[in-house]
Amino acid sequence: MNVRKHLHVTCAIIEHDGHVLAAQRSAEMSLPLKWEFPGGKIDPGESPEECLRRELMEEMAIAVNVGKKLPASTHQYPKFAVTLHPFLCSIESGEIVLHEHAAITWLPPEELHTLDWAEADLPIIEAYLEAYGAIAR
Ligand SMILES: Nc1nc2c([nH]c(=O)n2[C@@H]2O[C@H](COP(=O)(O)OP(=O)(O)OP(=O)(O)O)[C@@H](O)[C@H]2O)c(=O)[nH]1
Repeated sequence: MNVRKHLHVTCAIIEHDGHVLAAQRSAEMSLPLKWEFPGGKIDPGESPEECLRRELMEEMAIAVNVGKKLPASTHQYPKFAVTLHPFLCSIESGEIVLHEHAAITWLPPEELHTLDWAEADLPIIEAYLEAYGAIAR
């Protein structure tokens, strides 16, 4: 039996003015200083959309509109597996205040690959660029 940890995590691809938000994990978090899409673990009884809205409020003090779902992606890290559930999002209200992340940056889609991403995010970036990269600009 595989008793290793398997997390289900939502993540927000937040678009604004042709740019996409990337967030850098802090030195104290797991996968320190890697870049990711903000979000987090889905709580029991919570929908992925509810999870995203809760996490974005907790992590960045913004309310987001949760839009289209992209295909989920599963990745096995050495110590745990994660299934990422990505959604296109936009900011509904609020100014970003970082409560957990070390930094954020807004990048045009074609420059997303220049960051040092958490490995689980790479297929998501690829799928996003394929589906939306051209029209996001
Ligand atoms: N939010 C988010 N998490 C991601 C992404 N990619 C990725 O591998 N993850 C992993 O999925 C998990 C997300 O859970 P979380 O955001 O609630 O993690 P956390 O800060 O509580 O982590 P920790 O308690 O393990 O340090 C982390 O282990 C994180 O490394 C991503 O794009 N966004």
